[in-house]
Formats: sequence, structure tokens, C-alpha cells
Amino acid sequence: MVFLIYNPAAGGGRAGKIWDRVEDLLKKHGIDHKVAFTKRPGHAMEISKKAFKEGYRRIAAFGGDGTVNEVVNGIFLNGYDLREVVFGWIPFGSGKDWARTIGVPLEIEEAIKTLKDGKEFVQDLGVGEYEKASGEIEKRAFVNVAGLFFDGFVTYRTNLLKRKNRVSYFSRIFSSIIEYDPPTARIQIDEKVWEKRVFSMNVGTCKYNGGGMNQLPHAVPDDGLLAVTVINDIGKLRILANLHRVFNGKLLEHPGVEGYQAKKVVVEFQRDEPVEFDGESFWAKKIFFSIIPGVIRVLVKK
Ligand SMILES: Nc1ncnc2c1ncn2[C@@H]1O[C@H](COP(=O)(O)OP(=O)(O)OP(=O)(O)O)[C@@H](O)[C@H]1O
Repeated sequence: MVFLIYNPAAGGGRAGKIWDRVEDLLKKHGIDHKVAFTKRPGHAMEISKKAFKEGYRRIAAFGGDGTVNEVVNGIFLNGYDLREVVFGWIPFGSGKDWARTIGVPLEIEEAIKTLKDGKEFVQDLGVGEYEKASGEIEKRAFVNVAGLFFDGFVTYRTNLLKRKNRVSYFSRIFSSIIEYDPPTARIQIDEKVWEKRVFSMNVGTCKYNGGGMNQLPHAVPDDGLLAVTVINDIGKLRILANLHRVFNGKLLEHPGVEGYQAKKVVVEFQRDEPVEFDGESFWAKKIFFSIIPGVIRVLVKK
């Protein structure tokens, strides 16, 4: 039995309108399921926790990267053993970025088929423990990519939009590049430490975010290491002139961009700044990133 957590708000609310079709496809492919619909942000976390407590060990998400993030965190943050769960995912929404690295089909029916006859892929989990300017400390995991500096800023601004799509995302990118004033931060990557102005930074287990942007071309989801990309403050014109590099996989070839693979990353700002984990935004002043190897079991295309 698959426990399906369905976000009707994904894809700007389009998900809610296609449930009947999804249910028909689940029946057509003989997938025995129980469904729960999310009612608000954060609800998928509560539902996955409850599903685990009730004994479900095949838990699937319908929605974007944000929904998957909540489903996994509902298990992880409540201290349950992630390795007991096999996750499934029917990607739907503006991003679907985790799917691009691990090989979950982007098409609904193909993704539904993986719930029955997909193969299991086991990958690492990224974890960020973060401190706010108020001193509060929280923790959240990410299955795909975390973004800081410009990436955190533009995702925060895009998440404020009611209807998200690629056009709104890219128009936000251009206007945000003009407006963004990169802060100085203290950055530690394993034993290396700098204090500098950075334009954008990503930390992740997989490669893509922002709807198909290859920000971490060197990421390997199951190597036990966090991939890190640091885009230095090289000036807005150079940033604009090199935007194509996030689509052609050549981001790290620019001399102003650094790529690392690390076990520990710490970023400390001078005040709370917007950051994003799998497209979900929050504010933090200091973040400690770490990685838990081989704990996410997910069904992908055979
Ligand atoms: N019933 C609901 N009403 C409003 N928001 C919801 C509801 N259920 C979940 N959410 C929120 O919807 C947000 C968006 O979900 P998700 O990221 O899965 O889709 P998306 O934004 O369309 O796709 P992507 O993240 O791939 O760009 C999440 O932040 C989640 O907390």
C-alpha cells in the first residue's frame, strides 16, 4: 500500500484540478493507495509523520520539490529512521528539480508507473542546522539543493508570487540581479575559511534547482559529500553575460566560480538572510551544513 501525500496547491493550484485523472492512472496501473491532501504549508510534514506512525513504509508525494522536502522532513525531524521508508514521487509543479538528477520521470503517468515497477535508488541527505538573529536554532533537511545569497533572495521573492511559473521565475531573476546587494559573510568549507562578499552559493546532493538550472554540475547524490558552488561577487554585467552557464553545465569553468565537495559547510551572515532548501524559503543568520550518507530510498525509472 502506497500512502500518497497530494499537494493540491502545487503548480500554482493546477494539481488540485487533476486529482481525478491521477486517481484513474493509479487505478489503471494497479497501485493500491491511500491519499491525504495537504491543506496548508507545512501540512505534508504532519501527514508523513502520522503515516509513518501508522505503519506506512511506502510514502509518495505528489507536488513539487517543496512537497517532497516536507514529506521527508516529517520523517527525519521527528527522529524516525528514514531507511525504513521507500519514497515515491510524482513530480508536479514549477521546479521538479530533484527528479532531473535521480531519474524520476517528469511525466505524470511515467512517474506513477515507478511506484509499482521503479527501481530503488539510495542517496544522501543534506542537513542544515540554522541559527536566527534571535538566537533560535532550528534544523531542516534537503534532498536536492540549498541556496544562499542571491539564490536565497530570488527564491524568497518568487515564493511570494501567487502564480509561479518559469516566466515569472526568470523575470524575477533579471530584476533581482539588478537589485541584489550581496552581503559579506564568513564561509567555511571543510577546513578552508574566508570572509568575503559572495554573489550566490549552493550546497546540495543533486545538481539542479530553479527549474532546470545546473548549479551543482559536480554533485553526486550518493558519494557522501556535499557539492558546493560559490559564485563570487564578479559584478552584475559579468553575472548576466554568464547566465547561460547554468544551463550548459559549464558554470564551474568560469574563473569567478568555485566548486567544492565537502563534508562540512558553515555560512555566517551579519544578520538574517533569506535561504532556501529544495525551494522552501526561510531566514537564517548562521547555517551548519552536514550530510547523512545513504539514507534516502527513492523509486526511480528502471
Ligand atoms: N493546501 C495548500 N495550500 C497552500 N499551500 C500549500 C498547500 N499544501 C502545501 N502547500 C505549500 O505549497 C508550496 C509549493 O509546493 P511545491 O514546491 O511542491 O510546488 P511548486 O512550487 O509548484 O513546485 P516547485 O517547488 O517544484 O517549484 C509548499 O511550500 C507547500 O508548503
